[in-house]
Amino acid sequence: MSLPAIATVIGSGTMGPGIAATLARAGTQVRVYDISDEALARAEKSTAFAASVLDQIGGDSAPGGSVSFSSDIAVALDGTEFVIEAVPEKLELKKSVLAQIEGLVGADVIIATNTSGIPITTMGEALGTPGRFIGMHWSNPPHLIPMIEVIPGEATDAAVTDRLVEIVKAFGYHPVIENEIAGFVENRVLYAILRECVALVQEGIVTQEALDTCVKWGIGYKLAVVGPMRLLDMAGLDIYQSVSSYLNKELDASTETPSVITESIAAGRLGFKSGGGMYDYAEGDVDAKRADIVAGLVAVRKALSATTPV
Ligand SMILES: NC(=O)C1=CN([C@@H]2O[C@H](COP(=O)(O)OP(=O)(O)OC[C@H]3O[C@@H](n4cnc5c(N)ncnc54)[C@H](O)[C@@H]3O)[C@@H](O)[C@H]2O)C=CC1
Ligand SMILES: Cc1ncc(C=O)c(C(=O)O)c1O
Repeated sequence: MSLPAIATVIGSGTMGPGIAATLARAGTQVRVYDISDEALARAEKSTAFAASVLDQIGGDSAPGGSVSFSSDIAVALDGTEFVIEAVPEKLELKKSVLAQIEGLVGADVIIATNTSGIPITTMGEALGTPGRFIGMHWSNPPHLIPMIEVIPGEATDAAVTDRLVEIVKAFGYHPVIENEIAGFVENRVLYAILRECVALVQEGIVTQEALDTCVKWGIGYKLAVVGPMRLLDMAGLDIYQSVSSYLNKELDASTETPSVITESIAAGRLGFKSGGGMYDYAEGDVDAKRADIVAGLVAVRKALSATTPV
């Protein structure tokens, strides 16, 4: 199982640095490109931080890996074997970036996208050679969550899917191959959970602190160890039938983004990145919370590696 010798990450915001650090630890020379010099400067720091977190997890660090940063896309793509696009989740932007990439790389270079759920076939329309294009959906934080959704579009060559699965396994992550569907699998499940959670808080059924306690120590902890399909076996399918027969029709089914979210965004409250969102954060609180989350994820990942994969 071999990794590409050289790979390029396009877009160095929340996701790019952790992706770069993960591939570099496995021995790949990673080039990171962004249109923003500020983003590149921040990414240098967050890539170094992600590398230090990977040291805490332990495991092998392959020789030869490195990360370099460039504001010149031609430099970042020169000689690359594998490209991961991680620019903002806007279809037209992604299409124009993909076309730009295609014009600068060799015909055999795989182009993957980290889109959270835009159909791959739709994005692939931007390319003259969509057979090389595939979804590679990392979960945040990408250097800590060892699962990647692999989503071929209608035009993706089977050999490209096989190669991506090989690459994902080569850096020690679990590849999950899926048929194409909007939102893919992980975000369909996550957004079903988030829709219900936000509705319960917005309707005043529960405070957000109580909701977070309930999910973290209840289903969150349990689902980290037992997947939903096996949880059904653990609970009993008859119980699921009884409860779902009265509960499913009560669950939130709204199709719009809830007002508590749109109003926060309008007020400039985006979460950690703006210093406030669902919660308020005083000076230093965001860094402390991030450190707490990283420590928890490192500990849980170590514990889970001693259990069966499914
Ligand atoms: N944030 C998350 O939790 C996750 C995000 N994703 C997906 O990954 C992708 C990136 O997401 P984030 O890293 O959160 O976005 P972000 O907004 O934090 O970072 C995007 C970066 O792309 C750069 N950029 C914008 N236009 C560009 C261009 N033309 N060429 C090169 N760089 C450009 C921006 O300067 C920025 O640094 C999106 O498709 C998102 O849906 C996937 C999994 C998790
Ligand atoms: C809220 C939210 N939306 C999308 C994604 C990934 O595409 C994530 C994540 O990976 O954690 C997320 O939390």
